[in-house]
Amino acid sequence: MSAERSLADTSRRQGPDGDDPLDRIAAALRETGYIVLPAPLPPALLGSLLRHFRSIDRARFQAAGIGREQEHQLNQFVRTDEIFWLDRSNPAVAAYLNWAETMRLGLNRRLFLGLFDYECHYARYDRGSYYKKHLDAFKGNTNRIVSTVLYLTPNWQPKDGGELQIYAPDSDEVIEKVAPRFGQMVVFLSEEFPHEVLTSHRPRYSVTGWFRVNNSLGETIDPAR
Ligand SMILES: O=C(O)CCC(=O)C(=O)O
Ligand SMILES: [Fe+2]
Repeated sequence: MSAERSLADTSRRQGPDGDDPLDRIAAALRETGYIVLPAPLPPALLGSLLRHFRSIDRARFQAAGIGREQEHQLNQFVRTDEIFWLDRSNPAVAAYLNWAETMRLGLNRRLFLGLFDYECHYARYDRGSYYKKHLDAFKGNTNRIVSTVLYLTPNWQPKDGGELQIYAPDSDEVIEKVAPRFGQMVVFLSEEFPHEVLTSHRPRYSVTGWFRVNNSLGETIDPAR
């Protein structure tokens, strides 16, 4: 079964009161603003993504930036991971993007978020890497609405560290510590939850992505010249 069908098929299999993953994700975003999904994707797709990740030459990863929408400002104090932006040229990534598209449509249908697209990158945290407490988006100044992180670190153990700590909105209170366990995913509202990647004691692999809205209406030429 293809990846994007797994979300759709699961929902079709279950009755109206059944456990449709998209219903669950939407309800969690509405009620608490985030959800941890232990294994939302087919194992075969996870394996293909990990193989692709590992096949990419280290030199092609770039030091990650910070600032508005993660623009170009490098600051080693804030984050030390390296990233690789993804597109459809790899079949595993294309399957993952199809799965994300099903999620985008499902969330729009349920929450009327007007999500317009999804952008994502691989991230590698080498031993000793971290990402200090931050928000992915600032209210009124962002396209990023929903953040996703899919973990691809095989055989993660608690001693490996690198957990994602999620804080309550506008707070220092830690409300969730997410293990970067292979196949686990976290989904949260980008503007609401400060979060932090604790120091990883071994190489840590992930796919980070954002569902975005299109704010460019004001500049659109309509009708076109
Ligand atoms: O990898 C994670 O757990 C979170 C990464 C993150 O916060 C980011 O890339 O903005
Ligand atoms: Fe983040």
